Amino acid sequence: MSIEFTATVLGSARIGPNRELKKAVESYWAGTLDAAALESVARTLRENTWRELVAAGLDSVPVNTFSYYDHVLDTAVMLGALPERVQGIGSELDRYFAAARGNETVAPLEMTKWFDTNYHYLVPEISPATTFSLHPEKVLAELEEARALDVPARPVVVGPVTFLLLSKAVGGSAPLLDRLDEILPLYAELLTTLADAGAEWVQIDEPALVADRTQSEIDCAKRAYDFLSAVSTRPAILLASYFGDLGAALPVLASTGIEGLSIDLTVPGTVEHVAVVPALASKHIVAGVVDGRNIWRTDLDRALATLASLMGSAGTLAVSSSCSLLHVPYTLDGETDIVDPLRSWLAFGAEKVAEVTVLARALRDGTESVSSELDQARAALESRRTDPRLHDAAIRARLEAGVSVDRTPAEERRRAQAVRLDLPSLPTTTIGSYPQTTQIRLARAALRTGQIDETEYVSRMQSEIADVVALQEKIGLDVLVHGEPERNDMVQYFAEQLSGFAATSNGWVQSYGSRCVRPPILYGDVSRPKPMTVNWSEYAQSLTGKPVKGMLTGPVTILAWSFVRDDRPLAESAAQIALAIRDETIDLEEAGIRIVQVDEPALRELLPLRSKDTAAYLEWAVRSFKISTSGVSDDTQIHTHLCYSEFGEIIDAIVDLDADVTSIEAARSHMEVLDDLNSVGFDLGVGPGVYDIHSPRVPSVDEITESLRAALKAVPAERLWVNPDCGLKTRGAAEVERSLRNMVQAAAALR
Ligand SMILES: CN1c2c(nc(N)[nH]c2=O)NC[C@@H]1CNc1ccc(C(=O)N[C@@H](CCC(=O)N[C@@H](CCC(=O)N[C@@H](CCC(=O)O)C(=O)O)C(=O)O)C(=O)O)cc1
Ligand SMILES: N[C@@H](CCS)C(=O)O
Ligand SMILES: [Zn+2]
Repeated sequence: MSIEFTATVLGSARIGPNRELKKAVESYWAGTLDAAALESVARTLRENTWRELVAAGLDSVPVNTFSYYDHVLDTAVMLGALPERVQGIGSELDRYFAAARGNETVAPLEMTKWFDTNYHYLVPEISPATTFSLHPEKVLAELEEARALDVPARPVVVGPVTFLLLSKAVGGSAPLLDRLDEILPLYAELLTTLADAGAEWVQIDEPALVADRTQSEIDCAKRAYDFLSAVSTRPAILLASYFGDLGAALPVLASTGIEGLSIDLTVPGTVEHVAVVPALASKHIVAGVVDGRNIWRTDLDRALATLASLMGSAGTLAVSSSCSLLHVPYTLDGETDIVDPLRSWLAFGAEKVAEVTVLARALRDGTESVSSELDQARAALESRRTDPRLHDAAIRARLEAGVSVDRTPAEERRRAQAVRLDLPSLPTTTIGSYPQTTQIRLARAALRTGQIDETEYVSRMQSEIADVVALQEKIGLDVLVHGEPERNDMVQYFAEQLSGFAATSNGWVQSYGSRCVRPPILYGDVSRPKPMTVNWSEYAQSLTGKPVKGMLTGPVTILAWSFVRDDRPLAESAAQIALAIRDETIDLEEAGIRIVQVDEPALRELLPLRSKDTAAYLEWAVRSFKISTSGVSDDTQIHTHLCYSEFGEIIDAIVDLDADVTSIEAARSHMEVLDDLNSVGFDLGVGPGVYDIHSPRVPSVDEITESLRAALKAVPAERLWVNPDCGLKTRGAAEVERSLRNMVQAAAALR
């Protein structure tokens, strides 16, 4: 019989409290750190993480949650499912990184959103030729490492159903769940191996089961867990669900022989569902009452009430975070700029672990044993509820009075803009950012530490802008950008200037691979004290006769990449942010900017996991974009930019945005998006990305010409724009110049 644990989290951050892993991995890629030194950094990070979790009082600690790049890629490695094209690469580590990032000769795996979070995983490719085989070395090594330190380790793996549902079938593969029977024996073998290595529990993550699933997919999940629970020598199985409600899959999973199930209790409705599944009475329920993906301090009284209501329905109960702590920063320690009362409202990773242990103690020893923690939580909650910054009467009045989102019909706008802009056919442009060089980042760091003053910083950024404008003129682009050097991040930059948001100084969260973001905290009503981008755009425009695009981030994306309020609907915050962006577009127009781009790369990302919630989301998302963009005159051209997603499900919403020009990621999906747009009658300007900016490879003129020819089959030349897939901030200066020259040459030849 397994020993039930009482306090855990479903996973932890791995990039390092000071981004140690990011720095080590990037040094390894640059050739300045060897593999042994990289492994030593990794081992220290793992050990520190485990020791902290044990010291905080967890009695079951997730392991194998470390990753050099991505845990889905790790699962592909574990199942012997790396694509053929990387197999020839000698070292295991380099093979792994080649699959993740590509190199001069090998294309990387595609990257996409991990459910509705801002984490991105690599999409495994499964072809008819893929022969799965088990490679448990990583999970075994981490288990052994942890056990050697006396850590009560619980290995975590991505489950077979989620793995196949998240993978991509290539080369004419049948639906991937048809391959379930090929990988189930490998998972069975893994379970036995882990049990032999001393694991009492294994956590198998199946978040894909909280989204809409067909009956046959749910049947597959049943088959998988009937099969795995029948393995004779194995650890107890904790099936982990998170990010949503299991719905119809809940009773099905409960009917299998698994011992434990984690439930995301931050999702409305899940508590009630647990109560009506009798089979859960024999299971260990891991109650995700501490929100693992937002940063608000937990309402401990409410969490205790939730736990109490589960008592009758669960066999045994453990307290947990709702999901892995991968999605929140490490700790509030060191966030000296975040002061009370805001600070008292927050809990980052370490503080959440402490909340889990307080709740577990309350269950074990009674609430009196944690009375002072409960009092502190109550006081913080009350101070948050009554803070005046949460309610700005002026903003609310403005929205209640109604904002017109009507624009003149697109054809009339097009005519007005053609006169004002006088662009050639197939106009060339870029998406906004140019390389964020070390020089730029160091200037910002120097401003932060007071080594340089604001005047010096502005002059350095202006010099970067001047260089970028000169470069674009030299290359011959038609619509220029200022290059966004002043932006630490396309969301944080705006949040730092809007009232109602707080920024962190070290609240790093992994976005993909070694890339991190510091999501701002939206805690109050939003307003714009003063223009945010006008000076930079105006300066760039003063250097050239060509049009310079103003560059803004849209309200949905600002919300998607922030920690959002949990006391008000997202739709309301979106409308407030939209008003601020609207005012900015009007100020840009007044400053002589003729084109304004409002980026919404996260439009698809916030799409709810359940289709019943889709229409309501798209309605407020589109409306907030239109609030942002409908304040300008007909001859000011509105662009938007969408990336990082499959757009099929939101294609109608893209039409509804009514942006004069939409630049959209297409290089990796081979222009299919244009056919999708045509199928819903989209007839505005469109710039399907003609090359993939995620890889350092420089596309040849021929390749780009081919992309453009493919685009011209779907879109008439009058509507077609020529641009890369996304911003260039992560690329090197030399490759950017060569790529853009080739792009401009391809467009010129086609004209
Ligand atoms: C477009 N994407 C974005 C998402 N989310 C966002 N919030 N922002 C995005 O742009 N989600 C989807 C995608 C994900 N893609 C990316 C792409 C690139 C990055 C990235 O490059 N992140 C940077 C950090 C950016 C930043 O905040 N920079 C700051 C601080 C820089 C820094 O580390 N400074 C050093 C000193 C200087 C030095 O040594 O270089 C320091 O403070 O120690 C800034 O520019 O001021 C990254 O490095 O990971 C993220 C998501
Ligand atoms: N304007 C932004 C969009 C990224 S999605 C950029 O160019 O980086
Ligand atoms: Zn983009």
